[in-house]
Amino acid sequence: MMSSFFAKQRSYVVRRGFTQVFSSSSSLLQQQQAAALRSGPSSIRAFSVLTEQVKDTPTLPMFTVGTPNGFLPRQDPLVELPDQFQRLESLLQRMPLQLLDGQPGLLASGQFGEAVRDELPLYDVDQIEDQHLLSALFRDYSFAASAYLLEPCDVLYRQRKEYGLGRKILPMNIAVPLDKVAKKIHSKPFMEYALSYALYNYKRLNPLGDLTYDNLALIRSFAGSESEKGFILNHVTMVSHTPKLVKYAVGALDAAASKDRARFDQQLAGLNETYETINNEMEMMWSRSLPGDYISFRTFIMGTKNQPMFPDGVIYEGVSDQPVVHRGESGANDSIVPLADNLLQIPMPENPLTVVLKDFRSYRPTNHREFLEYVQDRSKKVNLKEFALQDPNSAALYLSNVDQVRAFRHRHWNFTKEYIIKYTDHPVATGGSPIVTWLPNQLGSVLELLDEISGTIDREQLTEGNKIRVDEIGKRAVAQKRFLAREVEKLKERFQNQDKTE
Ligand code: HEM
Repeated sequence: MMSSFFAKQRSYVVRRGFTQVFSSSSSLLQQQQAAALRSGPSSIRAFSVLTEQVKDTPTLPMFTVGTPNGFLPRQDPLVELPDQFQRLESLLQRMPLQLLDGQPGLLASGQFGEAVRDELPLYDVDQIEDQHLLSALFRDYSFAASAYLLEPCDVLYRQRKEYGLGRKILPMNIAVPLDKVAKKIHSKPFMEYALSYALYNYKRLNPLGDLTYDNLALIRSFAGSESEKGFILNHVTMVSHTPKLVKYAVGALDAAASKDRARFDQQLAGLNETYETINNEMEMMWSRSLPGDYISFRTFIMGTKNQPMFPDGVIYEGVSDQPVVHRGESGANDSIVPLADNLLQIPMPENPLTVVLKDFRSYRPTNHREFLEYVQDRSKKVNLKEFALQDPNSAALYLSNVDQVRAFRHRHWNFTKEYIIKYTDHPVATGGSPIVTWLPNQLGSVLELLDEISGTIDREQLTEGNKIRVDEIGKRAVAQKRFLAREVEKLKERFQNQDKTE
């Protein structure tokens, strides 16, 4: 285990442009060796964060956490495949239900599967090592795989509002290269939120312009509608603010480690402001992607795990005779909220729904996962929560950050009711989680924590502004907790079997 960890890290971790976020005077590699060799709760693995944009390093994974890029790729995605993959490029351009010129595409008439069988060669990807191209190939083969497997479900859903069954066999001209490319980028061979659908699927209209909504377009799509574009790109614009999240999270850990109260408060204030900006951006979803349209494009982002359309899983022809299952694309694989959960040490109940939350966390770029694990371990080591709660004004800032997580999860639960539950009785979401109990599991825990902590902060020592803030947060949490519990009980009457998580 140790040797594979080093093999993975050695190729890119010690180089210009990285800052190690582990306080010690020894070299980074020595620290990693020491950390891997030590055991027990006091040893944590070192982690390096990119501190400048790195473009000329073809072997460095596209998703490498950094202060220039946050959780976005370190370089904008490759938009078009090179000529050697021209047939795949052509299929994907002709695939969407509605093409750029308004004409119906292959999926509209249910002809994508046939076109894949007739036109797509079994491309050789063995020699490709360039991460920019590998990531684009992963995105494109995973789009082709999901379109192929779910095409019959989409056709049926448009006719009868039922999904029926998906295709059971992924043909080798998709399965083999998808599996190989996935291995090369250390991913599962299925559509994923960061690596394909959302965070590796945008292009800047003006290459020199910012990552603002008006300057962005999609590279690949299933539906080709404005609402699909708005849904995907709203994730991108939110994640475009994550460079600051990374900076403040690392800053808060360092300040807690050195017990520097003033610096710690500054970092928590910066973190809070950034989460607020992200939440404001999230609010734009309502106008960029209309609630009534979501069901029309989400069929293609469903997974094969815990989904009635794939009762026996899927066989990847030419890869293995054994069927496999994967969770579908989901914002649950985004790193904004898990970062807060881990940094602020937000407790989750021990139950099967929390097991699903942890499973979701394995569906993400390796470097994101390692960063989140690092934050979790280091936060525990420096007792970040305890340090925050030792001082009433730091505690108020801590509480404000947890309240931003509440705002996110509360709005998000509203999205789920307005975009999904209003329109369908399908019992599970795209990622395979139970539709009416899973999100409230996490939202409920956050409300519980707010209620608990707001009650323990000594009001006498708070600044006037913090006093108002703490009171407001505490009262709102109590009211929302009561309302949520009633709401979920009612919804469970309509959605049976919500306790089934696998
Ligand atoms: C119309 C908009 C949205 C809808 C209908 C929606 C729906 C859902 C659903 C149903 C889940 C449950 C997991 C599953 O897929 O099985 C989920 C999870 C999640 N989504 Fe979204 N989502 C939306 C937008 C977003 C956005 C913009 C983000 C931002 C990055 C996001 C981040 C998340 C996160 C972090 C989770 C895990 C929740 C948690 O940890 O409590 N979602 N989403």
